[in-house]
Amino acid sequence: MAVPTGRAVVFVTGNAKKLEEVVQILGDKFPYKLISKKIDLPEYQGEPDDISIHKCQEAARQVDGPVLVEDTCLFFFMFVGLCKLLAGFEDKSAWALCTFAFCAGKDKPVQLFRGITEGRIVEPRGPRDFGWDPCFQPDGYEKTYAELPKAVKNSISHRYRALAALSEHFSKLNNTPETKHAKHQD
Ligand SMILES: O=c1[nH]c(=O)c2ncn([C@@H]3O[C@H](COP(=O)(O)OP(=O)(O)OP(=O)(O)O)[C@@H](O)[C@H]3O)c2[nH]1
Ligand SMILES: [Mg+2]
Repeated sequence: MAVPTGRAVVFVTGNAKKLEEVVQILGDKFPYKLISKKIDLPEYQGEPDDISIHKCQEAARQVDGPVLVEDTCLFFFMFVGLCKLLAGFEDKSAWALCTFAFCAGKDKPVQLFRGITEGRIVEPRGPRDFGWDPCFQPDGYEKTYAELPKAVKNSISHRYRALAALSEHFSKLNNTPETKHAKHQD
């Protein structure tokens, strides 16, 4: 599903920190102009894919054009029993799932792009300005998301991985013979 050449995609979010990271991660890798719009979309309940699809359809309805939304969930593996947790077993495996949803316009289908980063839940360390970042320590690192330099978080995060899938998809579309042909006609 291509976005017509030269058109903009509206990233709808009410979360300034998300937007900051998306802009840093994407840089000029995304082949379409990304415009942000602050709309507090309803917090849908359910499975992550369903939440993202609903959110994206509502955004497309409100914006009435191509939109991108993102939904992030933090999951815990509760392998250890409650007693053990209480006894001080602090290691808690977890993973962060980020889903970007794209919709070309009202009543059009929604496409999903997912990214997962595994880690564990730790006592909060580092700046407290973004949700659970101080409590999430990605596997292979001794620092939490909050303690890591932004450039490092943005090269391993759930959001980075989902955006890599999204960028790859749109770059491929942008390089199909049809799209190239369309561009020459611009
Ligand atoms: O420490 C964090 N590191 C992250 O990388 C991250 N990404 C999201 N969140 C938090 O997860 C909750 C549900 O997220 P969410 O997807 O519904 O977002 P939101 O409601 O804030 O914005 P949006 O839905 O308007 O885009 C919100 O409390 C977000 O602050 C994060 N916390
Ligand atoms: Mg939300």
